[in-house]
Amino acid sequence: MRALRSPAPLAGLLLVTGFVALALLGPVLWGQSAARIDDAAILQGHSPSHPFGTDNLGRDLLARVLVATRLSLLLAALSTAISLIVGVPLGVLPSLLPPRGARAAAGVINALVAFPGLLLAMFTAIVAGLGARGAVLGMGLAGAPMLARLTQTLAASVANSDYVSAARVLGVSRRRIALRHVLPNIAEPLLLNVTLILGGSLLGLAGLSFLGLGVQPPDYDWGRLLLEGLNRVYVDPEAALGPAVAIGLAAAGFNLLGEGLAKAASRTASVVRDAAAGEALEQVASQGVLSVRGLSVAFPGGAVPVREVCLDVAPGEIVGIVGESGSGKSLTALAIAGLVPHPGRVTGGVSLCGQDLSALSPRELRRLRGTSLAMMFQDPMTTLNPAMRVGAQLAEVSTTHHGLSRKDALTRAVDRLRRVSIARPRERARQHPHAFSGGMRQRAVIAMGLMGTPRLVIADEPTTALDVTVQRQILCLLREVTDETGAATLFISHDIAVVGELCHRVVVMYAGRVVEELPVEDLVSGAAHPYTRALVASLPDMDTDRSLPLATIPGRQPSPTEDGPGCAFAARCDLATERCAAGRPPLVRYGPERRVACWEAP
Ligand SMILES: Nc1ncnc2c1ncn2[C@@H]1O[C@H](COP(=O)(O)OP(=O)(O)OP(=O)(O)O)[C@@H](O)[C@H]1O
Repeated sequence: MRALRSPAPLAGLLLVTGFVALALLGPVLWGQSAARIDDAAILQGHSPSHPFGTDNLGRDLLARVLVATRLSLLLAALSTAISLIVGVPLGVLPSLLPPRGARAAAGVINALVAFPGLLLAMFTAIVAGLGARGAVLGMGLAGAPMLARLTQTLAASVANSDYVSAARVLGVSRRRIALRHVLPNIAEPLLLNVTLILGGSLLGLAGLSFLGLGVQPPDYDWGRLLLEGLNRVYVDPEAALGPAVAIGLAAAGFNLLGEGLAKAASRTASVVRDAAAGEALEQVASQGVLSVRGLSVAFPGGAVPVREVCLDVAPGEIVGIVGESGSGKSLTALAIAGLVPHPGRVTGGVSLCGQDLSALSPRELRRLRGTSLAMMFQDPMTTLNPAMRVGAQLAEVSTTHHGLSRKDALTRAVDRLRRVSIARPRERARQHPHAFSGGMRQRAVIAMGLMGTPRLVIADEPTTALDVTVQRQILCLLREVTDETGAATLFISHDIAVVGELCHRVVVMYAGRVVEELPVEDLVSGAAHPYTRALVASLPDMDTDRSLPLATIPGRQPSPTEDGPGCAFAARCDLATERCAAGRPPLVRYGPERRVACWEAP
């Protein structure tokens, strides 16, 4: 795991591993010396045979510190488990309940978070009875509100996703949404944060034992040993040193490891290059602006919406990606741009302007994206920050990446707004996005891409939200920009007619895979894949008999979790044979700029 290569998390991992080993072996190796009473060695300071001295029964303190590792870690683990059992369900509630219930649940979490945790732990420990059980319960309940808050935040990010909305619309029960849709998608960051919570519990439990509210004799954990050692700290300071160092090191270990893991989890999934894709990538990287090899996107739970996608886009070329809804078009674009949301895992090779993205540092990646990539989404409102003036947003690109002063960057922003035919650009630059119409917002997004020298434009259904006339203007503008700047453009659309007009080449996706690639001139009459032909046939034209129902493709596309051995389209295909059900056809070249994945292709 890349996060563990940095020094701090690595040190944390080593410490945690060491303490876990100690917890397992400590009582076995030093259990007897820790329990051996020696009347001749009562309350001794450090000596070669007792480096941390002895206690009031002459027992070796070093051995006791080592043996106490097991109980200290075990109690911390139990209290963390209680925090999880209470905190996670509480945290999921606000994203599942109807608005009023959600507000109440969020209010409860806020109130609990505001309550001092240690006070709650002490109160519970006293009420539940002095001893390890009360302390664990107290610390567990004290940690629950923070975990509930963390879960609430993570669940909120998932609760707005399309697939949770779709499950709601389909009438899936709240419990099932929580268990099947929300929890699996937040489990990873949640569990990684648990390491941090374990460190906190360890400290808290040691604190309770130190105050006499935790573990009681004859049992002992580090906190208890610290309490006993502190009674004689002025005479034999080393008696308190052993448990203090153990508590400090173990808590630091868990915190360093937890922070490293949590940081790694919060990043958007980056491209992980696998060796085969990487080699192929190096061979072709020099040819185009964009080279994609073996790109796959997987989500926990077995969903792989994008599978082994390979494509190239040359300078000045517009390549359309078409396919039914859910075929993986948008995720392919997001993976190329490095924007796949957590917990998506991207594998394969992506090269932009000859640079292998997986080999770049996060900083280099940000710079390359900021200067070479322009991204247009379906809803321009989500690309433009509603709280910032449009001019300032455009200018930000140049102050960040081109080293321009604010004034110069703003002048460039006004110029680019003019370039995309926005009337009165100086005045418009001072406005917020809500004052722009949908078409103007998409123009402003294109202008933002033009602040640098875009080498690649990714346009994900940029005109779907616009009316037909504005749609045409934006498509013309996109073509002009590509012609002028020589940028490569990846144009994603489910509208095959628009793709046919705008693009030079078409890539057809089905169930996460590229099934055909062909020049746009061949799309209508020269497609080789039955799916492409069915897509084209479902497009009405001037000769279509309006009195008849429009042609549709019967059946449904397999979901991202389904991946049988054969062709994914076989069940819907008129030409399918036994061979199609038995084996998946490879994507093979069958002419210049043409590839197809079909056993029955002519
Ligand atoms: N964050 C996610 N977690 C899990 N699955 C996801 C996530 N985002 C998308 N998917 C799934 O991946 C599949 C492909 O989605 P994608 O958005 O790429 O399809 P698309 O071809 O662009 O469809 P559309 O034309 O409707 O936008 C879908 O089944 C979708 O539910």
